[in-house]
Order: sequence, then structure tokens, then C-alpha cells
Amino acid sequence: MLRCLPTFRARAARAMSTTPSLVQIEKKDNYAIVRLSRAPVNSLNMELLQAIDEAVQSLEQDKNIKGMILSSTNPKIFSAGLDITEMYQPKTKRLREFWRAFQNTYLRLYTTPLATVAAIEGHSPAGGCLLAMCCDSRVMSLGGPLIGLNETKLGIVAPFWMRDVMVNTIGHRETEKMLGLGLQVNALRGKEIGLIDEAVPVEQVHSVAEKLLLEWLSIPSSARKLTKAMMRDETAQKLRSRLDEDRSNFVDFCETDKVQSALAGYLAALKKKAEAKAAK
Ligand SMILES: CC/C=C\C/C=C\CCCC/C=C/C(=O)SCCNC(=O)CCNC(=O)[C@H](O)C(C)(C)COP(=O)(O)OP(=O)(O)OC[C@H]1O[C@@H](n2cnc3c(N)ncnc32)[C@H](O)[C@@H]1OP(=O)(O)O
Repeated sequence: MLRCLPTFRARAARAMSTTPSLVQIEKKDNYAIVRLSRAPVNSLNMELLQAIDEAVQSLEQDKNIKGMILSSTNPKIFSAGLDITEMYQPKTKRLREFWRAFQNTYLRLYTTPLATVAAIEGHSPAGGCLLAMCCDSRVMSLGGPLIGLNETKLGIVAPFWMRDVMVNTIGHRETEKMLGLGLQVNALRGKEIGLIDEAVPVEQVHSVAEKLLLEWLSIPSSARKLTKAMMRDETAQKLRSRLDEDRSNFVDFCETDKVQSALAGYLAALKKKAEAKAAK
């Protein structure tokens, strides 16, 4: 048995070195930094969504950990949102499971008793914006990066729960404009409308995120957690009571010719842009 151990260890080490982790977790004293790590742009496929859900769950179970900073290993991109290739020409079974993973990750992150801060150094469209809005606070870098729910621009519609989280963050009228026009804004504008709490130079994003997290963690823990639940449970419950219906709506909507042709057009445009960039 003892002689088997090094072999087992070597195999485990080899497996770790060949399977890059989709989410990196770095533990500090009483909080963790969770970095999305799916190259090139952290587009949220089913496996990444599940990895985020599992990461948050494992931190909730660690009695030393009270909070987390959600971030990206790519300083240019926080997350490109849902992986469009999951929705384009899908297999129905996988599409349902993919949406279930998205629902679960949203519910986990939005209602986690951990204090959460999003450290947004790079772009954060659509599903990326949702992940950030699920956190208790958001810090974003000044300059180029954009954040927002741009679904309408792709010819698709965000589900009611993405809308609800945005309404809870920036209010009804700003959501009506952002969502209807598919707007993305920079950090300064984001701060003006309450989408972003702090807009800072990119090199300060992490230190300010830590400062905000420590502020949340300075509040007596049970009071903080109960207040978070009081603020968020109603919104989460709305989806929990309609999980199957929401999944079916998504699958039916996604499989329509109209949505498929909108996604085909959008993917082609992304590809063309990437090719033009590579040719430079
Ligand atoms: C009735 C209602 C019921 C249910 C609802 C129904 C429908 C559901 C909608 C659900 C809500 C949807 C949420 C979403 O998140 S949709 C995704 C939206 N995301 C985007 O629009 C972002 C698209 N990407 C970009 O804008 C840029 O890529 C980005 C992030 C700014 C980065 O730019 P850059 O660094 O220049 O990188 P490239 O553009 O060159 O991209 C590199 C590489 O990545 C591919 N890619 C980019 N984004 C995605 C993506 N979201 N999914 C899949 N792939 C993506 C891109 O094509 C390039 O690929 P290549 O192979 O060419 O290298």
C-alpha cells in the first residue's frame, strides 16, 4: 500500500498538469480569490458554470472562509458571457443541462452566505455581467472594458431572473434602457448608474476589491448573512419555483430558426473580427 502511494501521487500530479483547472482558487486568511480560467475569454460553457458552482459551494463549506473575490486569470476579459457555441445548433439534452448549470450557478452565487466582490479588470458582457451583479460589490477598471446585458443586440432575450438581478442593482428605469437597448457601459458610467461600486485604474482593482470585501466582513457575520438573505431570497425563490418552466422556455426559444440564425450571424461576426485581429 505504502509502495503504491508515490505512483498514485505521480498519476495525480500528471492528471493535474494535463487538465487545466477552469477555476483557480487562492485562499487567503479568511477569504478566497476565485479566478475564472477558461481561455481565451472565459466564455461560460456548461463545465465552467459547474466549476464556478462547485468552487463557491466548497468555499461555503470551509469554516475558515467567510468571503470571496470573483476575478479572471485574463486581465483583458472578466467573462465573455455564455458560450454561444452551447446555444448554436445544440443537442436538446445538453442544452437543458447547460441551462440548468446556468440556473444553479446564478442561484448559488446570488444567495451564497459568503461575502462576495467582483474584481472586474476586463470586459464583462451578458452572462459575465450577471456573475458580477450576483456579487455584493463590484470594482471595475477605468478605460476600455465594458459591462452590460447586451442580449438584445444578439437577437436573444435575457431571462426574467437576469432582468430581476439588474433591476435590484440599478433600478427599473436604468434596466429598461440597458436591457432593451443591449447597452454596455464603461466603469465610470457604470458607477454613475450604480452598476459598479468603484471605478479604479486596472492596477488597483484587486486592492480595492479586497478593501470592499473586508468592509463586508467587518459586519457581524449572522447579521450580514440574514440581511443578505432578506434582500435576495425573494428574487431567487421566483426562479426556484419555476426552474423547469424556465428551462423549457429557454430550450424552445433557443431552438427556433430565428434565434439559430441570429446566433449564426453573431458567431460569424466574432470569427471575422478575430481573423482580422490575427491578420494585423
Ligand atoms: C423567453 C426567454 C427564455 C430564455 C432566454 C433565451 C435565450 C437566452 C439568452 C441567455 C442569456 C445570454 C447570455 C449571454 O451571455 S450570451 C453571450 C454574450 N456575449 C457576448 O456578446 C460577447 C461576445 N464576445 C466579445 O464581445 C468579445 O469576444 C470580447 C469578450 C469583448 C473579447 O474580445 P477579444 O479579446 O477581441 O476576443 P475575440 O473577440 O477575438 O474572441 C476570441 C475568441 O473567443 C470567441 N468568443 C468570444 N466570445 C464568445 C462567446 N460568448 N461564446 C463563444 N465564443 C466566444 C471568439 O469567437 C474567438 O474565437 P476564435 O475561435 O475565432 O479565436
